[in-house]
Amino acid sequence: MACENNLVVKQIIDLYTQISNLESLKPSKNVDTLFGQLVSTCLPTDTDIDVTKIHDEKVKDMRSHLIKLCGEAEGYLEQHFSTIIGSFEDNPLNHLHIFPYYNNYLKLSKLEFDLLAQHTSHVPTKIAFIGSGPMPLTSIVLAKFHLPNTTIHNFDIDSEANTLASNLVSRDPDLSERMIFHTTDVLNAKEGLDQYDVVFLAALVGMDKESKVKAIEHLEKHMAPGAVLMLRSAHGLRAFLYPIVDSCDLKGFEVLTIYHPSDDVVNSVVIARKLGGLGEVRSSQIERCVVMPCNCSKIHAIMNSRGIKKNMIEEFTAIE
Ligand SMILES: C[S@@+](CC[C@H](N)C(=O)[O-])C[C@H]1O[C@@H](n2cnc3c(N)ncnc32)[C@H](O)[C@@H]1O
Repeated sequence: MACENNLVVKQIIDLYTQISNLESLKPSKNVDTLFGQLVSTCLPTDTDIDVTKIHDEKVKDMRSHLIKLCGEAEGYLEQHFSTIIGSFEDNPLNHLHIFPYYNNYLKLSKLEFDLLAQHTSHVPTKIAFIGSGPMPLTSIVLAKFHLPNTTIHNFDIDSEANTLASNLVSRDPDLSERMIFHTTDVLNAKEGLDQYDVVFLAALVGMDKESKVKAIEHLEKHMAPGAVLMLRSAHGLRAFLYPIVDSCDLKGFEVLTIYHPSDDVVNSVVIARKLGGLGEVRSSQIERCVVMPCNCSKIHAIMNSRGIKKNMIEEFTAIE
């Protein structure tokens, strides 16, 4: 059956119509309810919906506009809660649980850390997070729970986002030292990008294929050979919420894994390594032949034991 006749897609189109008619996308009971319904409609992974196979131009246009509306609403949500959490007298980092999607970030960052641990042979000393936002939860969770000795440089095009974000960590004795903020468009960040072992690219940086590829090409030009690029993508119905990153978008990189969660972690995770770092590429080839003692291999085991479709984890052989 054509995708556009699919009942779930019809529900998404109906929600899109209501969302696109909203006066404002700032948090309110109505906005929260509609986006909550949209996310739960797009969460199921037991569908064979492939948005790349949608031919109906109206549905394709709807999807690209919906992704932008979701990105705008996500920015307002982060701004709203960063302002509230940042207003606490004590350490705002004691109140992160107030953010409605905090648990999702705990799971997503753990997944990204496990995938990173599987594909790198040393703990990164410096990480760049591009598109960190007013609530830089990925950087905070990684720094607090997984990478206690790593410095994280957060880049955002919006100075207001960085003001709110740096206020969140300013009263934390540890993270105030290890979280640095830069206000710039990723496309203007040139010098210094080669000093990071790992670069994260937020899902909302590059909301359509063209701008996503432009950001990736820019990073490929300025990252160090052998450095790791972590991206967020989407799969199935979730591709109505976020742009998809395909392996063919990653010219100049060796795609190591594309991981599609089947729980309430919405984003898929793509991990790639910039070509040219011969030492790392060889070791990653060796690593891939050995099941690494990390949670990620447990994820593999759990998913295989539950008979979950193997294509949830796409391993790639190193490009010769
Ligand atoms: C809302 S945040 C989401 C990331 C989330 N806070 C996290 O921790 O994973 C995405 C941010 O990307 C920023 N952004 C969008 N396009 C960008 C660009 N071209 N360069 C730098 N930042 C960008 C937006 O200003 C926004 O604050």
